[in-house]
Amino acid sequence: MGRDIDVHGQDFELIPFGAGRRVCPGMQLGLLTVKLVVAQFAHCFTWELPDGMQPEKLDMNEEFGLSMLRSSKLLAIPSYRLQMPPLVIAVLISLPFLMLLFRARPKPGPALPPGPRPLPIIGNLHMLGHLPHRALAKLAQKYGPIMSLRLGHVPAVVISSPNAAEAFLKQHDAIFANRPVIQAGVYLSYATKGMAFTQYGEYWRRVRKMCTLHLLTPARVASFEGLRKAEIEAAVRRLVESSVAREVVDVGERVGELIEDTVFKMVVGKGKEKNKRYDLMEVIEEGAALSGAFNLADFVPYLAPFDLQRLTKKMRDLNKRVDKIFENIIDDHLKEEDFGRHKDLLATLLALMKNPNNEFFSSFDRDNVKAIAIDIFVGAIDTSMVTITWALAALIKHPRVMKLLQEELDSVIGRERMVMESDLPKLPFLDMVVKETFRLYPVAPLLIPHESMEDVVVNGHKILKKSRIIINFWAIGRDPNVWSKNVEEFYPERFIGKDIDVRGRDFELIPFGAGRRGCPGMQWGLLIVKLVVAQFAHCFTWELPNGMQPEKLDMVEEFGLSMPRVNKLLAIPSYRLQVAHSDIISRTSSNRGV
Ligand code: HEM
Repeated sequence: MGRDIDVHGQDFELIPFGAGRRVCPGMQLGLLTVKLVVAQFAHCFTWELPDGMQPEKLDMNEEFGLSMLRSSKLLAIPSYRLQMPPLVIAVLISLPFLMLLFRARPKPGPALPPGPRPLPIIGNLHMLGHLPHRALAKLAQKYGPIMSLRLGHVPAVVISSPNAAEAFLKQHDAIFANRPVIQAGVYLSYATKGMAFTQYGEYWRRVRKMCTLHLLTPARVASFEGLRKAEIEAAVRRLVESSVAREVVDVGERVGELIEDTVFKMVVGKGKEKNKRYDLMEVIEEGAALSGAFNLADFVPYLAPFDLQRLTKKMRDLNKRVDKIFENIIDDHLKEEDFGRHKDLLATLLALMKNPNNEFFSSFDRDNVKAIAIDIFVGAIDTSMVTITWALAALIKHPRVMKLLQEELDSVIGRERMVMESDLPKLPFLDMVVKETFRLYPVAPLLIPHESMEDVVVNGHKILKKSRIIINFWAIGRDPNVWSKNVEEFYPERFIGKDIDVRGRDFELIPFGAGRRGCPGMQWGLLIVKLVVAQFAHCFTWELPNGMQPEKLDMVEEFGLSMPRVNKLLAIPSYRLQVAHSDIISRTSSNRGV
C-alpha cells in the first residue's frame, strides 16, 4: 500500500501492457474488462475448491504459448453471497437486452450517418488505436465524410471533408457550438469557468467577449512586441553560442524555452526564472497531459465513480497544486504597490475582479481569473511550440524548401539584421511554409470536440442531441481529393495563386477551427509561429547530427491534447547572418528585461 506503481507503462517494474510507442493500444479496454469481471465474480460469489481441497494446495503452474495460460483447469463451486435475490440480478442484467428487443420501431425519417457497428459497453472505442486521427481517417474512407460512431455510451459523429465541416461549423454553427462536459474541464478548469471546456451559453459568451475585447486584441498582442523581440534575441544568442561550439541542440526544447518565457511574461509579467517558487510550467504540462489522456469516465459515465484509471484522483491532486501556485501569483500581484501599472494579462483579469461594476460579469472571483489564465497558458504554449518544431523539422528535412525560404528572407531583409515583426507581411513564401505545416502537422488534429445542442438533420443525416462532434482536420489535410496526388509531400508551392486562408473561412484548412468556437488566440499564435520560424531559418543553417541525411529525418507523431513529434528534433545550428556574433550577443544583453 502507498507505493504509486502504475501498469500503464510508466513504471518499469510493472509493464504487463508493454511501454513506449508500441504499448498495447487495448490497455484501457483490457484493464476495464479484467477489473469489472474480477470485481463482479468476487462480489457475487464465494468460491470453494472441489473435493474439500485446501486453498493452499491449488496449483499455479503455467504453460507457455501465445499467452501464458494455467496448465490445469480452475475448478470451483460458487455460492451466491449477495442479499439481492438471484432472480432480480438476472432480470437487471437482461433488462437492456429486453429493452432492445421490445423498443418501439423508429419512425421513418432521416437515418443516422453510416458507421461501423458498435460493441456493447465500449461501442467503437477499440477502433481508435493510439493515433485516433489516422484510425478515423481510414474508417471515413469506408463510411464517408459524415460518420457515426459510439464512443462508450456517447454517440459521436466524425467529420472528414471540407463540405461537411462547413455544414457543421458554419451553416449549423449555433447548434454545434457546445462542448461536452469532460472530467478535465470539471477538475482542471474550476468547474469549466475558463473558456475552452465551457458549455455554450451566457457565461462562455461573456468570457469570450472579454477576451476578444481586452486580452487578445491585435493591439494588445502587438503591445508585447518589445518583449518578444528581447526573448527571441536571447534564444538566438544561446543558439549562436551553440553554433560556435558546433553543439547538437534539441530544437524543440529551445523553442519550448523561448515560447514558455514569452507567454509567462505576457500573462503574469515575470519570466519563469523569477517564478521558481511558483513552478507553474511543470503543473501546466501535467495538466495538458491529463487533459489529453484517454479518460474512460468521459465515455462510460457510470464508471466515473470507480475512477478505474485513477485519473480523477490525479486531476484533483493537480488542481490543488495549481491552485496554490496561482494563489501565490495573484497575492503577489495584488500586493505590489504599482499594481495599476502592470501591463500583463493577469493584471487585466484582476482589475476586472476588483471592479464590481465591470461591463462583463456581476460576479467574477479568483476561480474565474485562475481558470481563464490557465486556458491562456495551455492554449498559447503547447500549440505554438509544437507547430514551430514541426515547421523547422519539415524545413530541415526538405533543404530545397529551406533554401527558397532563406532566399526570400535574404532578399527582403538582407543578412545584416534580424527579422522584425513588421517584415512578416512581406514574406509570402514564409506564409506558405506555415500553411503547409498546419496542413500536414496540425497541432489539434481533431480540433476540440464540439457537442450538438439539439436533434438536427445535416446533409440528409440525423444528428442526435448531445452527440460528440469530432472534426478530423488531419484527414481533410491529407485528402488527395481536396489537395492533389502529392498530398503527403511537404510542398508549400501548392498555395501559389490560391487564396486559401487559415482563419476559418476556407474549410480545407482550419488549423484554428472555425465559427463561434474557433481559436480566439489565432492572431497571437500565427504571429509567434511565423516570427520564430523566420528567425531560426534566417539566422542559421541546420545540419542533422552524425551525418544523417535530411530525408532520413522521421516525422512520427504522437496523439494527446496536442500532436507533437515522438522523437526529439536534434540539429546543429550554423550562424549565417553578417552581423558579428558579438554584436548579437551584446545587443541581446542590453535588451534583456524588456
Ligand atoms: C499555433 C497556434 C494555435 C493553434 C494551432 C490553435 C488551435 C486551436 C484550435 C484547433 C481550437 C479549437 C477550435 C474548435 O474547437 O473549433 C482552439 C481553441 C482555443 N484556443 Fe487556440 N490555437 C493556437 C494558439 C492559441 C493561443 C496563442 C491562445 C491564447 C490565448 C489560444 C487559446 C485558445 C482558447 C481559449 C480556445 C478555446 C475557444 C473556445 O472554446 O471558445 N490558442 N485553438
